[in-house]
Amino acid sequence: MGFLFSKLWALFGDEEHKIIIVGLDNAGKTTILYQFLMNEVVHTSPTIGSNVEEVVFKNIRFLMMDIGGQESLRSSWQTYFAHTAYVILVVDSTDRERLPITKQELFRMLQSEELRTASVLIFANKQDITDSMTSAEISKQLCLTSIKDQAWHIQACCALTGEGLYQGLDWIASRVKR
Ligand SMILES: Nc1nc2c(ncn2[C@@H]2O[C@H](COP(=O)(O)OP(=O)(O)OP(=O)(O)O)[C@@H](O)[C@H]2O)c(=O)[nH]1
Ligand SMILES: [Mg+2]
Repeated sequence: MGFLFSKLWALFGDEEHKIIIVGLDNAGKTTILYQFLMNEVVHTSPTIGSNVEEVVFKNIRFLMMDIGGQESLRSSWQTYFAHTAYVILVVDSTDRERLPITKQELFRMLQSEELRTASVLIFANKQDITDSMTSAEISKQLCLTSIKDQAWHIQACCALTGEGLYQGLDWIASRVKR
C-alpha cells in the first residue's frame, strides 16, 4: 500500500529531484547553474557554500545545488549527498594539470553509500577554448569505464554559449523514474 501510494505520489505529486553540481573551483559550475535557470551567462565569483535553485525541464522539477569547489570546501561536499540521485561533475577541459585531482574526488564520492545508486553526468566544459581536452580524452583520464555501480554519461559543453548543456540534462531526465 505504501509502495503504491509513493508511486502515485511520484506520478501526480510534486516530486522534486535533487541534483548536486560538483567539481574543482573554476570548472564552471555556477555558470552552468544559471544558464539552466535563466539561459544567460552571469558574472560569477568563487562560490563559498552553495547556490540552490529550482530548474524545471521537461515538466520535471530539479533542485540543483551548486557547491563551491575550492580545496578547503571539498570536504563539505559529502554533507550534500543525502537523498541525491543525480550528480553533475563539471570538468574544466583546459585544466590538464588538475584532472588527477578531479579523478580522486570523483572516486572518493562514488564510494559514499549515499551515492551508491546515483547517476553521474560529467560535463566536459569550456569546449570553446582551443586545445581543450575532448570528452573521450577526459573519459579515459578519469577511467570512467571502471565505474560499475553507478550509471554515468559524459557530455562535452560550453557554459558560455549553453551548447551541450541540455543534451546532458536530457540524459538525467531520461533516468528519472516516473
Ligand atoms: N571560456 C569559457 N569560460 C567559462 C566556461 N564556463 C565557465 N567559464 C568561466 O570560468 C570561470 C569560473 O566559472 P564559475 O562558474 O564561477 O566556476 P565554479 O565551478 O562555480 O567555481 P567555484 O565556485 O570556485 O567552485 C568564470 O570566469 C566563467 O565565466 C566555458 O564554457 N568557457
Ligand atoms: Mg561557483
